[in-house]
Amino acid sequence: MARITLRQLLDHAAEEGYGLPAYNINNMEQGLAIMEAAEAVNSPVIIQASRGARNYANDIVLAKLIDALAELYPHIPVCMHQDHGNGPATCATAIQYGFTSVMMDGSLEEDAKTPASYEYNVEVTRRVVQMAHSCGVSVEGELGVLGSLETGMGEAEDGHGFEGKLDHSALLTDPDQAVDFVKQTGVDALAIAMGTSHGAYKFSRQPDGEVLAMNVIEDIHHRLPDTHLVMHGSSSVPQDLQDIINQYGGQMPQTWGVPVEEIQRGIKHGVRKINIDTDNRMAMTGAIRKILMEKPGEFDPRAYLKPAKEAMRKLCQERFVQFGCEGQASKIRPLSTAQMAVRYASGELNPHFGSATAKAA
Ligand SMILES: O=C(CO)COP(=O)(O)O
Ligand SMILES: O=C[C@H](O)COP(=O)(O)O
Ligand SMILES: [Zn+2]
Ligand SMILES: [Zn+2]
Repeated sequence: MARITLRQLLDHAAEEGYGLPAYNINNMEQGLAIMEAAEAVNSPVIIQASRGARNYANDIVLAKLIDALAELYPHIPVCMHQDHGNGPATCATAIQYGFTSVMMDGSLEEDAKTPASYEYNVEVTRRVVQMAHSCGVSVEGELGVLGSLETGMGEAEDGHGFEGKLDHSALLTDPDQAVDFVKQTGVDALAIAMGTSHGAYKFSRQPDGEVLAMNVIEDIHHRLPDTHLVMHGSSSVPQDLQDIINQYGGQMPQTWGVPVEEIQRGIKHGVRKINIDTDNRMAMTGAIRKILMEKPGEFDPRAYLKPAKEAMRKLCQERFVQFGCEGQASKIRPLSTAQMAVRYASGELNPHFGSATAKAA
């Protein structure tokens, strides 16, 4: 079975110059959709589960589901990642259930609401890195708080995100601090804040550099050329999916997401992991609404879950191709977490700091 760590996968993506979508999972249909899409284009996979997903599906069900998916598609490397871990315990239990990667999101305190101090973030992330790396498991950290540069607001809608209003300095990752953070924590990947937020309501107009600060990515990449960058809140919220939902009885106000071209620009500047959940939620919901409106007598869940899965497969496959993942799966020979633990212990995976960093520091 081809489990892979995030680190090995993102190192490969950096070598080959592509980015990987990380899709959230809560149930079987989503898991099958992701794997069918990956199989169709020979792409490696990052599947991630939030704390909400682990509660919803139950850890045991989720762990066995991932085993089943990996067994069904033995030649597709699958990274199983904890999305937005809120503390060491969440990350440790994810590892117990076979996750090969964890996110320690220390940008917020353990309540997943209160913006944390820099010192807290460094300390808690460093602890998780020590624990996870000794198991051969990768760690993503986050510096800067996700939220809208238009309104200063976070996203309370999915239970993870600050409440209230923050100013720009908290909502944009400071490139100098990013260098220090990677040095002090040893994270494998760094999620940064530059104007994206979770959910469908990211921008009230087509975003430009004022509200989607891609220049921050370029600055950070310049200083940390070897660090894998992660874009959260990176659904594109496609117009056709908004239209389908609204055409079949939904009520989603007009909204804009992160344009795929901006993500492609990010991939040229060190972005290796792109988190996408909302687009898949919308694809499934649009398909389900359509069936239920068109066939009001239908009561077999398979009648709407099958088209929902198909709509998600189509979206996942599109993003794999757009981010350059096509054909990459068969180039990778996954190392076990035991092998990765040896590599971490040897120091060969410690962050490197190039000459650009030395100059900046
Ligand atoms: O960042 C995400 C999960 O961590 C998902 O972002 P979206 O809500 O834009 O899909
Ligand atoms: O982090 C945001 C993802 O979209 C997961 O959302 P969730 O916490 O509702 O599962
Ligand atoms: Zn966060
Ligand atoms: Zn996120």
